Amino acid sequence: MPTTHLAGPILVLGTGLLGTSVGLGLSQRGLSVWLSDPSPTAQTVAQDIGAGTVIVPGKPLAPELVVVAAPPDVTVAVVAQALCDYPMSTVVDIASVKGSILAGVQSDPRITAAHLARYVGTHPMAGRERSGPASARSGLFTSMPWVICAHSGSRGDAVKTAEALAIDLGATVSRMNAVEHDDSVALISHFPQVASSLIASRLLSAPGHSLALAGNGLRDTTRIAASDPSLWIQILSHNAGALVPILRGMREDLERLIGTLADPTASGALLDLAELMGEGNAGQARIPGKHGAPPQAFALVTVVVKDKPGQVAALLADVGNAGINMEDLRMEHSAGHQVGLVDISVIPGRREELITVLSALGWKVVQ
Ligand SMILES: NC(=O)C1=CN([C@@H]2O[C@H](COP(=O)(O)OP(=O)(O)OC[C@H]3O[C@@H](n4cnc5c(N)ncnc54)[C@H](O)[C@@H]3O)[C@@H](O)[C@H]2O)C=CC1
Ligand SMILES: O=C(O)C(=O)Cc1ccc(O)cc1
Repeated sequence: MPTTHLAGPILVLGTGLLGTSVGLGLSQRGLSVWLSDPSPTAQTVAQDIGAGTVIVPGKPLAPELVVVAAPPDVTVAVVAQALCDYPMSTVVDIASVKGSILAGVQSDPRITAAHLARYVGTHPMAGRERSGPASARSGLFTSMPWVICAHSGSRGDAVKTAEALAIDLGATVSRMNAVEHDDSVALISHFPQVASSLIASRLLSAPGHSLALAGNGLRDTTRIAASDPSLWIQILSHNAGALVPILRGMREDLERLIGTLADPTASGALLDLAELMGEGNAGQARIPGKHGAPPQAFALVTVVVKDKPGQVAALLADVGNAGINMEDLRMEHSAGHQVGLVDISVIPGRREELITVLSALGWKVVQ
């Protein structure tokens, strides 16, 4: 059994995508996990796939840690109740917003300073655009940032327990206060979600022959538009104060762009466009690479694969056998064609070697 920083048991309240992923990850590390969800289906599915054991109502429990993984709208009530129900436990929540949750818990009439000392707000920066326990993954948090938002009244041992949860799930601990957190996620998570939804909503009236041409540019920019609306209504409304100034900035940029494109032959128009694209390049280059490493440009090797079962698996096996680490992988299918294109990202120094190996094995590498 792997060693853990938590001792357990851990009680997970809310067994959707996130709660079940937490339960799976901790159970796989040998920790004892209890589960509870107002939806009997959600908690049974979570138990059936190995995330822990559903608690028996009314049975006294003394968990080391309670993880509240409920939707943001009910998180304050669930955290406050857990602080009252489990007087020896650290209680953390994992909601995507932190300021409104902390303010809500602090102003609950049942909550004293002693209760608050055991509460730590947290936010794993990992998720999926699907909800529910069936989409859960034990490795969801591996190498992903997990923000720990201790407040001024958090007890040191409660903060340590919250950090132990993140570390045991393979995440990278990041510490900031609730305001810094909410400002950060407004920019790097909530704004991209809105932008993606706005782009995808433009497609509603697009003719089929236009959509048939869609490539990775559109897929990349609209992937998260498939996210669960009921969750995102809550996230966006809870963090509106931090999001609105960013959207106003975007509106200014859009107005400027529209003005420029309204007359692209006007003096200075092309320079304006070049500036816009240049600023985009510079902003994109600031996004850290995998595992928080500095941005790194990977080299691409594009391979043609036949559209039949087992082809991609065979290609990946050949890459693995060549001893070359694949940094990223993406596939592109063209509608109506019998082949797909697989883009394999590798460190630049191994690109030529991979092309040689794959070509020798009979793969068609696009040069
Ligand atoms: N989906 C994502 O990618 C991420 C979500 N989060 C946060 O994690 C939390 C959970 O989100 P998901 O797992 O994606 O949602 P989900 O919809 O998959 O699961 C939420 C679960 O909470 C349960 N629930 C509802 N009311 C409850 C209550 N009063 N007590 C206990 N459980 C209750 C629901 O029955 C459901 O099973 C949210 O606060 C969200 O902001 C954080 C990081 C990523
Ligand atoms: O899928 C992605 O890229 C995400 O960014 C997922 C995500 C959604 C909500 C969060 O609060 C944190 C992470």
